[in-house]
Amino acid sequence: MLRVTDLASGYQKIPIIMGVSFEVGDGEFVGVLGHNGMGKSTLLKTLVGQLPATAGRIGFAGSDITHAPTHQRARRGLRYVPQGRQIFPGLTVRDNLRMGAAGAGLADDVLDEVLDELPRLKPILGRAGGVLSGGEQQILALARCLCGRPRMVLLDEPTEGIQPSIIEEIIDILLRLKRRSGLTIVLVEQNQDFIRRLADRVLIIQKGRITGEVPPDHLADPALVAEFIGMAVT
Ligand SMILES: Nc1ncnc2c1ncn2[C@@H]1O[C@H](COP(=O)(O)OP(=O)(O)OP(=O)(O)O)[C@@H](O)[C@H]1O
Repeated sequence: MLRVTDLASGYQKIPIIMGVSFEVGDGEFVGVLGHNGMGKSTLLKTLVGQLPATAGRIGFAGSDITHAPTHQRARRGLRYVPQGRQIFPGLTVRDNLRMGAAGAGLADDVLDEVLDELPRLKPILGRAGGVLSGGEQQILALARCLCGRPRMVLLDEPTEGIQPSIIEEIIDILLRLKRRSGLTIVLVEQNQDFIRRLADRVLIIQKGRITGEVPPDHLADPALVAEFIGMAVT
């Protein structure tokens, strides 16, 4: 579904992503693990078109989208849940979800489908997005993305600043989505346990390059993590 070849991008003249290549199959859940500042967010921003690719190619569902504008990528089904969520704080939960549907040209009926997947939002539909807890905002951001009926979701560090009980809830939600809807997901994270429990495959990103791939099980073994990934165990 996604084929990234020799992709490069960065900020002004500073190169950050340097020759990244990987593929994601239909229905796969791929994790990208890396420390702070290794280029995880920059990679996702380039995939969704918020940053231009300076070299390489992005193929999505059979089309070359390397230079397609963000809204066109979203219409094709490639959607992004950014780090920090970026929900609309002054809008209610329901209106945030409506924005997700409207952005994809869909009617409000899709809200019921999404709320059945994420029932935790039902009692707080009338609450302003800005007063929700960090975990609730993360779930709302995911729900808003799902209201656009994506084919592939790019998730940027969903556990950042979230309390452990809600992290468990997010794991359950994502496992359910994977099982029931066959959604294709790329998750970038530095939380090894989270990525291990969700991903089918884990790519390692270091200084803007994919430096390897590890089976998720290996992330439970501190010696393997240290040897193959060069990361401290979290
Ligand atoms: N808007 C920007 N302008 C210039 N440099 C930037 C900008 N955003 C990020 N960078 C730099 O690009 C590099 C990669 O940042 P990026 O946010 O992609 O890393 P990350 O792996 O997602 O890290 P984190 O886990 O901290 O979010 C860092 O050195 C960062 O300082």
